[in-house]
Amino acid sequence: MSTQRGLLIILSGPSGVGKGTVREAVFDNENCNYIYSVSATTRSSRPGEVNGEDYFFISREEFENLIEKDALLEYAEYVGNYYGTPLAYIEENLQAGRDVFLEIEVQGARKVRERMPEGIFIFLAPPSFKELETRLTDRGTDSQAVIMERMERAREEIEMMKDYDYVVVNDYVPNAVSKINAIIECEHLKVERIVDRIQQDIQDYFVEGAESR
Ligand SMILES: Nc1ncnc2c1ncn2[C@@H]1O[C@H](COP(=O)(O)OP(=O)(O)OP(=O)(O)O)[C@@H](O)[C@H]1O
Ligand SMILES: Nc1nc2c(ncn2[C@@H]2O[C@H](COP(=O)(O)O)[C@@H](O)[C@H]2O)c(=O)[nH]1
Repeated sequence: MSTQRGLLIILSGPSGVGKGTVREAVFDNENCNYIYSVSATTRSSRPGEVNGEDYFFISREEFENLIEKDALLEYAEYVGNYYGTPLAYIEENLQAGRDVFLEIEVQGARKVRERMPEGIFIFLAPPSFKELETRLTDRGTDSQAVIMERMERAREEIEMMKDYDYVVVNDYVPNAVSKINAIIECEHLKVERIVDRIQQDIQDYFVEGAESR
């Protein structure tokens, strides 16, 4: 019997909502069964980041080569750097029946929707815009002007929420993680994912089983 294709899970949402924090918490759980898709980027590594684990840190020229070869499922330019999702790794794992998890910004998620509409699209939303601003400020990585730019962008990105399958409000990280795991568990229980296996079992019972009875 052929292996059931894995699920492609896309976690996205505005800058500062907590995508990276929530994704790390999902993968910190020892029972986590998903494969993380490591992105390629042209940005420099930050202290503590490991090449091949956090990102594949590559040059602009190498990245443009990947674009030319159509080796990326999607890519986006974000704050002056390229970020993209290597396609071959995803395909290989989905075909082997493994669930693959992407954490990407909103433009990239829109491109994945066009190319792989069967993905499960989860929009991570802030509890409030005031709280989003607080998170961006407290993170301490951006100037006030950049924060205001990100807030404006978040306003537009919230409009795209309607193109997603689920919205998870990131009020508290453990809550967001449980909701994401629950969504994926439910997706696995959908009739279309189970019906083929049951029909195969019936076929085995009546056709192959009859020969030995
Ligand atoms: N549920 C939460 N409650 C309070 N603070 C949070 C929560 N989730 C994340 N944060 C904090 O918000 C800040 C932004 O989180 P994070 O960097 O994970 O966001 P992001 O969506 O990945 O941002 P970007 O897209 O800019 O990389 C961090 O300082 C993080 O610790
Ligand atoms: N479209 C894509 N966006 C990606 C990808 N990998 C990460 N990201 C998003 O980029 C920003 C910035 O990340 P940072 O590590 O520099 O803070 C963040 O929103 C990530 O979710 C990707 O492959 N494609």
